[in-house]
Amino acid sequence: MSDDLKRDALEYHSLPRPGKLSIEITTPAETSRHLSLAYSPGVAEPVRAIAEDPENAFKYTMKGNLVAVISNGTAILGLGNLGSLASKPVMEGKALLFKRFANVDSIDIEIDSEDVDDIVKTVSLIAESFGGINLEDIKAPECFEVERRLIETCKVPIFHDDQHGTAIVTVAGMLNALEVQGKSIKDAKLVCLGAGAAAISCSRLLVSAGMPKDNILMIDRKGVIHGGRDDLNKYKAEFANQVTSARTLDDAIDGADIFLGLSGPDMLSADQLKKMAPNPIVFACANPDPEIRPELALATRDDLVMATGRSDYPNQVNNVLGFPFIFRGALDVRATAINEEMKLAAAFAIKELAKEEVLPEVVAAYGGEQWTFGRNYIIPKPMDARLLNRVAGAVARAAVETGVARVPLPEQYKA
Ligand SMILES: NC(=O)C1=CN([C@@H]2O[C@H](COP(=O)(O)OP(=O)(O)OC[C@H]3O[C@@H](n4cnc5c(N)ncnc54)[C@H](OP(=O)(O)O)[C@@H]3O)[C@@H](O)[C@H]2O)C=CC1
Ligand SMILES: CC(=O)C(=O)O
Ligand SMILES: [Mg+2]
Repeated sequence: MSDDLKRDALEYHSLPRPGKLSIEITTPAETSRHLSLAYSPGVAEPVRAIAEDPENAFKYTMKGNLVAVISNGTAILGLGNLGSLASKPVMEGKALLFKRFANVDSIDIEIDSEDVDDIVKTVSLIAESFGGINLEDIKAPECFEVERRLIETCKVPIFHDDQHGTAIVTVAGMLNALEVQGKSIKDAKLVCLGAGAAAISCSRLLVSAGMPKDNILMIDRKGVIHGGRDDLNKYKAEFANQVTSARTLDDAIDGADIFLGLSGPDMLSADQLKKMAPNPIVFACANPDPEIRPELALATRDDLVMATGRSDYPNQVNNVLGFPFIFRGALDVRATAINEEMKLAAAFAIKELAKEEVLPEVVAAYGGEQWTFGRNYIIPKPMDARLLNRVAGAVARAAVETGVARVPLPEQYKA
């Protein structure tokens, strides 16, 4: 990051007041009459109504449009474990994106503990106050256990964004990248650098979308995850490749069609990129610094599709394209869960939108550059206002079809 961008980022976060959002009042609160409705004595009426029937919380409180963004700061972007308080700018950022793109109200909650029991207890005790829970930047393998136990305990959707938001957007972009490069998901060989929350979940959803598991080589800090290793947790073991003789990234990348980076900065060298198959796909998704800089990758080869997690390069493969709209759809049908069908529906809705003409306001928001579906445009931009209805609608319809919706499909999604 340039010094200018660093300075501007700090200024952006400090002005006009510290942080990126605030809470606003939606009802009149100017007179004693208003106060006697908003607070004592009037507030007693919705209290009694909710005590009688918890569903009334959707009618009389902000619960139905409110998501908690919860982190413990153990995997803040690709910066690592920097503690719960340091994760707050990212969590406020997620809240900004929820509001900006899908008018979902959200509040960040940072839990100062790395203990799974602590996190599960804290979240399960507050979950009923929200329409949904977005877990964020909690490292693997703890994140899997936290999410599983919360899904079992809580009645509202629990969604670990680094797993599922990332997977949904990655699958959307990957299917399009494969099409652009003339490759098939059934044959393409994938190297996944990273074996944490995002990597495991992306690989699982790619398998659901048709990629044979044997075509995936997953790599952690100790090298390729293969059947001979006895140091694997059960999540990594799911991707232990039984046939490969590759042991390092250098071995694995030889002839690979796809590099999917969900690890950390500058881990893929130009020499390694040169060893990939013709027309390769490179998703260097670590934030803020990708596994290979696009300038270096594009200077090394001219036949690749290059994507990063960042807003300042073409092809932003980032969960921002997913979580605001996925929660919008789930909240609008009061879904009790965000299931596999809803995730795949979201992925296909995002994928399809990239085939349509880019709206003039999106072109303007990105400095006037024109795009059409192809190497530099495999996935829509977050500013594309059509994402809201398309993705939220796909998610809401899938929720209704799979029986996890608690209210009928809203009119706007019946198209
Ligand atoms: N673009 C997007 O939308 C998203 C991007 N990401 C990015 O993905 C990355 C991982 O995030 P997340 O899964 O949440 O974090 P986790 O902490 O759960 O996982 C990190 C993984 O990266 C691996 N890793 C770290 N350094 C190396 C290395 N030198 N060589 C090989 N593997 C390495 C770790 O290996 P080990 O298991 O051995 O410790 C671990 O498996 C971050 O950079 C994050 O910004 C995440 C979510 C969304
Ligand atoms: C984008 C995101 O969630 C991450 O990098 O962790
Ligand atoms: Mg994250």
